[in-house]
Amino acid sequence: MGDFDDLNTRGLVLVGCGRMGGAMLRGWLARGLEPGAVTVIDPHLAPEWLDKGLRVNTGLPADPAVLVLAVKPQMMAQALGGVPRLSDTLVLSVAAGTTIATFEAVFPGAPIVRVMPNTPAAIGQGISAMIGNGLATPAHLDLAQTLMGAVGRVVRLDHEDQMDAVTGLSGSGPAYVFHLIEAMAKAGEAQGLPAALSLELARMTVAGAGALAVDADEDPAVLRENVTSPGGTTAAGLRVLMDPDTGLPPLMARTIAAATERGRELGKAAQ
Ligand SMILES: NC(=O)C1=CN([C@@H]2O[C@H](COP(=O)(O)OP(=O)(O)OC[C@H]3O[C@@H](n4cnc5c(N)ncnc54)[C@H](O)[C@@H]3O)[C@@H](O)[C@H]2O)C=CC1
Ligand SMILES: O=C(O)[C@@H]1CCC=N1
Repeated sequence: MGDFDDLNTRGLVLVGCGRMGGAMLRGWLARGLEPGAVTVIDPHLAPEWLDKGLRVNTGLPADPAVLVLAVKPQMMAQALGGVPRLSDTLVLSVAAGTTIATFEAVFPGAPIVRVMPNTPAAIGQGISAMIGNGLATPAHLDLAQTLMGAVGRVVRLDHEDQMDAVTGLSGSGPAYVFHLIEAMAKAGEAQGLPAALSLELARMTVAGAGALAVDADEDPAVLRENVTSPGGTTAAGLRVLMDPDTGLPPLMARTIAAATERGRELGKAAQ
């Protein structure tokens, strides 16, 4: 039995196939979800999805295994209005902010799992945090784990109120890392490197360091020390980057606090 057998039999419905829905769908299809088992509901579906054998903007299967909600929190109420009531379907939302209670009001009696993934899911390198409601059985959580595990690692949360901080850290985090690449490349240019070379050096440095941070037994702090020769170049750079007042730690703290707070606001607006 393959991981996706139940999904391939009963079907998966994806409401919202934009950047995040598309990233997950790309990962699922690459890992064995059959296109014919997927119903995509999205009024503005990108043309790249039209020739993949998916069921697009058509009637829902009678009893899909899972309904994945990947529309913007602000569009959620409107999107849910078009979904018929389902009997034995797991509702899985990836929306920032929107709480389990909001979905329970729309789908009374349904098992609901709230997940925060990130876009490296498209290449199987995502990380998702998830938590279910009281009606989500171990089997439902396993199904959610199968889906999200197919596109990266999965961690389970103890409390739903951890979800906004998760969103601010790992949900939004890829954007911070892409900006780090942009900033490093610009800084290299400022030191006289050609733009293309500088971008390549920045991109591969972040990719290689990220892979090493995952692969190595040591803490990131030890890996950092391994790069740092006493009196050398890295120490000079880190004196600037690690400054407790003007360096990365206070900047990253403010960044993740702002993103976390926005998640809380989105949750309140949806209630
Ligand atoms: N982009 C990211 O990195 C992440 C996004 N998320 C969450 O994923 C959700 C989607 O975000 P993105 O993919 O970035 O947005 P997006 O704007 O790229 O995609 C949303 C999709 O929903 C579609 N849509 C709009 N109204 C609809 C309706 N009534 N019915 C069906 N589809 C409808 C749009 O046409 C669009 O394709 C959000 O709730 C966001 O919080 C979660 C983790 C990471
Ligand atoms: O920016 C957002 O609201 C979504 C949630 C996490 C990443 N993107």
